[in-house]
Amino acid sequence: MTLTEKKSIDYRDRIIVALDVKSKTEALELLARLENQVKFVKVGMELFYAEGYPLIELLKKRNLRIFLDLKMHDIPNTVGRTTAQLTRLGVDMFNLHVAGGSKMMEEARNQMERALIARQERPLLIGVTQLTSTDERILREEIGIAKSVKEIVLHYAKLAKKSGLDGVVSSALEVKSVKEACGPSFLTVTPGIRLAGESAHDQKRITTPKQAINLGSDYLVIGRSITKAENPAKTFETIVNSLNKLSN
Ligand SMILES: O=C(O)c1cc(=O)[nH]c(=O)n1[C@@H]1O[C@H](COP(=O)(O)O)[C@@H](O)[C@H]1O
Repeated sequence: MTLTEKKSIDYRDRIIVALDVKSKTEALELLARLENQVKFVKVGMELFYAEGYPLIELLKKRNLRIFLDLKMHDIPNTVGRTTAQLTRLGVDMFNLHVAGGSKMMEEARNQMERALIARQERPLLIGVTQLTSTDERILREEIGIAKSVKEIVLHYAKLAKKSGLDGVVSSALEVKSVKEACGPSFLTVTPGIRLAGESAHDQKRITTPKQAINLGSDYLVIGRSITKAENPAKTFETIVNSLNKLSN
């Protein structure tokens, strides 16, 4: 079954909970509050820069799948060499900024292939397109890109596919056009998820979990809606159940 076929999917496997906390202690507290419900977690810059490799090993021992979100963006040689290190670390998914260009992405893909050890499952290499915290005004007035968000995301997605990446990070609002242009098996990982009526905080392009799935997202990255909830385990379970009802 391909990722985009919605039949009998357990959305527990498709929700990546962002462990946006500052220490191992806080990460473990959060996991305890999630009561072992979660299968896939995201470790970002804040937690990785504080705790590094030992934390990744600890999460792996707990059989959690790991998206290491370091959003690499540098010259091809540097990103390629770093990619080799992250491949050896044995995470399931990691990302880089498509804005670094095709040479950078190709080098990352090549170095990843070379760093793989026997029987190691290849991590998914995902390109960040246009951050979900940005909108048309920021794109035009601050960053100086005279395209719509949809156009730039699509442009980045096509370049990422051509450069050998497995998929992209975007908001769910752009998923349909990405899938149309890059094919159903090109993965879409979508943050900017909020429950109905919640504050968007620093996010600009948001959808609810149900909207994201209906728009074709493969993986939902959810942080504060779950981690700051009074009962994170219950909130996670409620979201999973509502999504599972859509497909089963
Ligand atoms: O690469 C990411 O994960 C990412 C890309 C993006 O465009 N927007 C975005 O919000 N993220 C990450 O997704 C998570 C969203 O968190 P919440 O806004 O709390 O749900 C954060 O950890 C962000 O770093």
